[in-house]
This record gives sequence, C-alpha cells and structure tokens, in this order.
Amino acid sequence: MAVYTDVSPEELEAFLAHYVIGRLRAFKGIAEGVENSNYLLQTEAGSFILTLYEKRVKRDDLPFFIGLMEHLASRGIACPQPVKTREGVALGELAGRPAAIATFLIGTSVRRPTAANCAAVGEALARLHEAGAGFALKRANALSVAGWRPLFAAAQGRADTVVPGLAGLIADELDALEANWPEGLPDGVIHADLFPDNVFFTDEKLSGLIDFYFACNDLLAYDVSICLNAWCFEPDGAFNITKGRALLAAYQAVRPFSEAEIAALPLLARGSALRFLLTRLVDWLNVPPGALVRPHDPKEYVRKLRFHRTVTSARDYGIGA
Ligand SMILES: Nc1ncnc2c1ncn2[C@@H]1O[C@H](COP(=O)(O)OP(=O)(O)O)[C@@H](O)[C@H]1O
Ligand SMILES: N[C@@H](CCOP(=O)(O)O)C(=O)O
Repeated sequence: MAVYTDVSPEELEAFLAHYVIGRLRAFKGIAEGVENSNYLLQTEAGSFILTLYEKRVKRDDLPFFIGLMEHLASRGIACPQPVKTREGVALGELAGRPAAIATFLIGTSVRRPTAANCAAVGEALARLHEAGAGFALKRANALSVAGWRPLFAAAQGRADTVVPGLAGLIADELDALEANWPEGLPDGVIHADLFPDNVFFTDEKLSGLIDFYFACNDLLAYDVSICLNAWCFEPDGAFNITKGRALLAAYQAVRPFSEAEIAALPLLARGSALRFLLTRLVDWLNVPPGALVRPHDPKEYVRKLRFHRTVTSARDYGIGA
C-alpha cells in the first residue's frame, strides 16, 4: 500500500472545509501505487481521490500536472479532474505535503492485458499525444537519458546483490544509450508511465487514464516504447508480438509513425526498460522504514532489457517492413 504520509481525520476535515464537496463520510488509504500517498474519500458529493505528493514529485511541477489534466479533459481525454477550493485553487497543503483532490474515475485496471487491451491503450496513447499539442506549460523529462546515470550512482554499489552482474549490465547500457540516443524525433506531451495499473476499463472498453505525475515533454515514440514494455510482455518474460502488433497498429491508425521513429524503436525500448529498471532498483534498495508500500521488482526489467538487446529491428515488435 502506498501511504507514506498518514492523515488524521481532524486534519482532513480542516482541509476539506476549503472545498465544496460536502462533509466527509469515510476515507481510507489506497492499496495500489508506489509514488504518492493516495486516499479514497467518500463525501456527501460522492467519491474523490486525495493525493499527497511525495519524493519524486517536485512542488514546482504540480501546476504542470494539474493544468495538463484540465487541458486533456477539455480535449476529450477521460482523466481525473482536479477539484478546486472555494478560493479557486487546486493545490493545497496537508500533513506537511502538497496535496490535491481529483475526481474519481470509474473502471478497473487489467492484470493480464489481452491483445484487445493493448490495442485500446495504443489508440488512447496516440489520442493523448494529439490532445497534448497546444498545452502551454513545459516540463523536461527528469527521467530521460540524462537522468539515468545519477540513478545508477545511487544503486551501483548494491546492484549485484539484486542480480549478479547487474552493475556491469547497466554500465554497458548507459554507455550505449548515451552515445546513441536519438535526436530530432517528433516530441510533445507524454504520459511517461502508462502502465496497466494506470488505465481503466469498463465492460472491456477503455474508460480512463490516471496518474499523470511523470508526464513531461519528450519523444512521442519513447512513450510508445514505455507501453511496449509495460503491456506486451508475458509473465514468463517473453515478448508477445501479437500484443505488440496490436498496440502499434492501433497507435498508427491515429498518429502514423515516421520512418525514423520506427527505426529508433528498439533503442527507445531499451532506454525505457533501463529507466524503469533503475527507478525500481533504487526503490527496492531504499524502502523507507515504516512506509506501507510494496516496491516493484527490478528483475522483471532486467529480463525485458535483455530481450531488447537481442532485437535487431522494429519488426521484432510487430511493425516495419
Ligand atoms: N482518479 C482516480 N479515480 C479512481 N481511482 C484512482 C484515481 N486515482 C488513483 N486511483 C487509484 O489509486 C491507485 C494509485 O494511484 P496512482 O496515481 O497510480 O498512484 P501513484 O501516484 O502512487 O503512482 C490507482 O491504482 C487507482 O486504484
Ligand atoms: N510504473 C512504475 C511505477 C510507478 O507507477 P505506479 O503507478 O505503480 O505508482 C513501475 O512499474 O516501475
């Protein structure tokens, strides 16, 4: 359960007095997620999500995230909407943390995505990329290639305790990716964490996207590569090309890839596998004492990275001549 910061009922009542969502009926910490503290609130006006922003979220970035959710919703993307206080602000402070309330989205995430789910997420990602155009605020991706070496430095000394030889593998990857990272591909607003737990379905239909707290400006195809990693591998570690093909074809149907994007896909997929391997590794080695959180397993991303190192062209993901 990701609850790093406890909130007392008294503190919460005082916080809610600024909002027009009725009296609090019940609240509880949410069992999923690893980044922020989330609570489900039941008030006289319905259900809401209260988020207290933790470690990786910088206070200065919050206007970007909140503004982005408003921008995307105004362009037809189903995503949580920040709820404003009586004073018209969406961001407050609770238990010493920046905090905001967002609308509750109906739906459930899938644990074992099907090819149809992958197609739905490919289409939704392309629509998100198109809807992000025109959003005025900018946020650089702190977790792109320039951010990986500092993460490695924080974990290097203990990496081999997780998987023997891991420090060497990461060092090799960093050298290769830093030297060859693509430039000049189409960029824009990306979600940057569109994993199955952040996509809701109702009756088999994609019903909403959540968790925009890694969103930033970066290469659009990099976002696609994150989804290939998160959606198209089987639990035994094998890449499922049928799912890859479904995701990529559905994306293309909305926003066609350039040839350069297709050619860059294998490198981008290696990069996004390394990015999640590194954050998982750092978190795995540094669970805060007393925090209610189950860190994600970095070994899953070691296996994915090893697969990408064998890929010779985007055909291995289900696209390209
Ligand atoms: N707007 C929302 N509507 C419904 N459920 C939500 C919403 N936001 C978060 N949740 C629930 O809370 C969980 C954790 O949220 P998430 O944003 O992924 O946390 P984190 O910021 O820690 O990554 C989600 O998996 C989902 O179950
Ligand atoms: N998706 C990341 C972890 C952060 O996302 P959350 O939505 O699970 O909090 C990963 O799988 O490493």
